[in-house]
Amino acid sequence: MKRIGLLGCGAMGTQIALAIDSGKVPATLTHVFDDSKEKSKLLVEKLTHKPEIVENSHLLSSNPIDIVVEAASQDAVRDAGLSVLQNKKDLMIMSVGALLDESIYDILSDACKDFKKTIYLPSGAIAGLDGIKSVKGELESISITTTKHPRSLKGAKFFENSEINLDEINSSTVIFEGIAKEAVSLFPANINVAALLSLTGIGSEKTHVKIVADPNTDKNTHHIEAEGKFGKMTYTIENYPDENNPKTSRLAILSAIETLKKYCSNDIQIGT
Ligand SMILES: NC(=O)C1=CN([C@@H]2O[C@H](COP(=O)(O)OP(=O)(O)OC[C@H]3O[C@@H](n4cnc5c(N)ncnc54)[C@H](OP(=O)(O)O)[C@@H]3O)[C@@H](O)[C@H]2O)C=CC1
Ligand SMILES: O=C([O-])CC(=O)C(=O)O
Repeated sequence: MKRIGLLGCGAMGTQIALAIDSGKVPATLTHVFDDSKEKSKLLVEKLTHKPEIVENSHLLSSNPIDIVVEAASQDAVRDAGLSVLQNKKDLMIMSVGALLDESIYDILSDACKDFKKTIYLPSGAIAGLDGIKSVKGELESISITTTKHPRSLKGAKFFENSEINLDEINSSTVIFEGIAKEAVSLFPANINVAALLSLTGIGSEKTHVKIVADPNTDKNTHHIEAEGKFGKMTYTIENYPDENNPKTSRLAILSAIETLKKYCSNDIQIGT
C-alpha cells in the first residue's frame, strides 16, 4: 500500500484526504501539513485513519512516504518541491502555475532525473490535454477563456494594481487578456489550467488567456481553442465550483483523486 503525505489542507486537500480515508484511493495518508495548524487539525478530525500533523512542509518528505501531494499554493511548490525529490519521493503538483518560472521548472525536472522520481500534474479543472499533447508538434495557436463569478476571483494579485472593483461588476466583463506566463503570476489561485495548457502545448508565451468576471454565472467555465496543421479543437468545460472554495472547480479535485488512484493501483490504464 502506497503512503501519502499531503501538503495543503484546504478545499482540495480535504477532499483528497477523504478519498484516501474512505478507500477510494488505495493508500494510507500518513502525514499532513498546512500553514494553518487549525486547518490541519480540522481535516484530521474528519478522518477515521488519523495522519500525523508535521511542523513544516520539509518534514513531510523526510518521513517514509511514497509521494507528496501538493494542494497548497505556487509558493509551496517553490519552497518544498525540490526537497521532496531530493528526499527521493514522488510529487504531485496542483499549483502548476509555479512551473511557468523556467528556473523552477528546470530545477524540478533535473531533480526528477537525478533522483529517479516523477512529478505528476493532473489535468485539473480542464479536459482534453490528451489531444493537445498528441498535436503539439502541429499546434499553431492556443487560447483559453476562463469565466468565473467575481467572488471566485477575489484576492488575486492582479487587483493590487488595477482600478477594477469586483463588487461593482454587474455584467460579464473581460478583466485580463495576455499570455499564460503573466496570467498565472497575477491570478495564482485561478488559472493554473493555463499553465497545464502551456506545458502540454506550445509554451507560456504563446498560450493566450482571457479572464472574464461574470456576476450571472454559477460556474467556472474554461473555453479552449487550439488550431494548427492537424485541424482545430474547441471545447468548453462548465465546472461547478467546490462548495468550500469558489475559486476551485469540483473537476480539479476529482482529477487529483483520479491521478492518485492511478498512481496507487496496478491496473489497466486508459487514455494517452
Ligand atoms: N491544476 C488545477 O487545475 C487547479 C489547481 N488549483 C490549485 O490547487 C491549490 C489548492 O487549491 P484549494 O485547496 O482549492 O485551495 P485552498 O485555498 O482551499 O487551500 C490551500 C491550503 O494550503 C495552504 N497553504 C498555502 N500555501 C502554503 C504553504 N506554502 N505551505 C503550507 N500550506 C500552504 C493554505 O493556507 P492559507 O489559507 O493560510 O494560505 C490553505 O489552507 C491552489 O494553489 C489552487 O490554485 C485549484 C484548482 C484547479
Ligand atoms: O478550478 C478551476 O476552475 C481553475 C483554477 O482554479 C485554476 O486553474 O487554478
